[in-house]
Amino acid sequence: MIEVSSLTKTYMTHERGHTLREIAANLIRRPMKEVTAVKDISFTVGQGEMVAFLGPNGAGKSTTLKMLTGVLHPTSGEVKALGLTPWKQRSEYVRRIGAVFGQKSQLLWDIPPIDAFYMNKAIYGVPEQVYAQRLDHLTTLLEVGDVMRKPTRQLSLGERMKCEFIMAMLHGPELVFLDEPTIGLDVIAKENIRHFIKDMNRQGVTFILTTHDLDDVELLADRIIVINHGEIVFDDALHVLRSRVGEKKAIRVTTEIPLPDVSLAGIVLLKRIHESEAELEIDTDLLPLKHFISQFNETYGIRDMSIEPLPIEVIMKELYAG
Ligand SMILES: Nc1ncnc2c1ncn2[C@@H]1O[C@H](COP(=O)(O)OP(=O)(O)OP(=O)(O)O)[C@@H](O)[C@H]1O
Repeated sequence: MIEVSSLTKTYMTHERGHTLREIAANLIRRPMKEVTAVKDISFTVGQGEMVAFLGPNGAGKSTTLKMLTGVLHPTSGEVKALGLTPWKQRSEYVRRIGAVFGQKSQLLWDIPPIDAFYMNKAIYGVPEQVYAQRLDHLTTLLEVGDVMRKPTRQLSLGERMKCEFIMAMLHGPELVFLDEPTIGLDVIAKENIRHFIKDMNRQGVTFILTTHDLDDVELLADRIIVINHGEIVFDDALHVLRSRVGEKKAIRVTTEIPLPDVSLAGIVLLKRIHESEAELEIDTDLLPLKHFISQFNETYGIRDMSIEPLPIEVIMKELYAG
C-alpha cells in the first residue's frame, strides 16, 4: 500500500546571529543553513495495517507525513502510495486518502457538521445512495445523530472530533493519516474514538497514526515505526520493542522504614512517591526478582508491592535517548 525508499528532506533556513555583531551582519547578509529533517528512510506498509509513527519533538514525523500526503516534495527518494506518487498525482491521490488532525479542524465553524459533510460529498463526487449509506453507518457508530445538526462552534471537543472523523471517512478513503487524534479528549471520548478507528481498520482501512499519547499506541497499533533525528531507529511490533529492553520490570514498593536513594546494580529509581514509597525499574537479568524481594524485605521491610511490565513511556524514553 505504501512503499517509501531512501526518502530525504532537507530544509534551507536562515542562520540567525545571537551577538549584536552577528545581528548587525545579518542585516546585510543572511547566511543559509541546511537542516536535514528526514534522512534516507525506507519502509513499507501493507493494506489493512495500523502503524504508529512515533518520535520525540523535532524527530521528522510531520515532515515525513507531509511527504506521504503529498503536501511536501522530498529532496530525494521515492514514495509510492496506492500506486501513486503523492506529490505528483495529488488530485487523484487525495480522493483516496483521508486525514484527521487533532489540532486542526476540517469542519466550518459557523455551519453544522452535516452541511460540511454534504459539501465534501459534492467535492468528492460521492453518489447520493453511497453517501446516505455511509453517513448512516458512521453516525450510528459514533452516535452523533443530533450533534451534527448544531453549528460546529457549539460542539464540545469530543463531539467535534467525532464529526471530524465522519468528515474524513465519508468519501471512503483506503488510507487514513491520523495526527494526535485523541488530543485533549476525556477518557470516554478517547475510548469512543479508539473504538471507531479499530472498527474502520477491521473493515480494511489502513491507518498511519502519529501521536505522543502512548495509550493510543498500546491500544491501537500493531506495529510501530520510531524516528529520531530523521532516521528510523525501530520498526516492529510493540512486544518486540518490549522484549528488546530485556527482562525489566516496573516495581512499586511501599516499605516499613523510609527508603534511601537506592543504588543497587540492576535498580533504577523511576519515581519517588513519598519517603517510603517508590517506583523502581528492576533489570531481572542483573538482579533476579527473588533476590530483590529478599534484600528489600530484610533491609526496609516490604509492606506492599506490585510488579508490572515496564511502562511503554520508559521504553520510549530509553529509545529516544538512543
Ligand atoms: N519549514 C521548515 N523549515 C526549516 N526547518 C524545518 C521546517 N519544518 C521542520 N523543520 C525542522 O525539521 C526538523 C523535523 O521537524 P518535524 O516538524 O518534522 O518534527 P516532528 O517529529 O513532527 O516534531 P513534533 O513532534 O514536535 O511535531 C526539526 O528540526 C524542525 O525544526
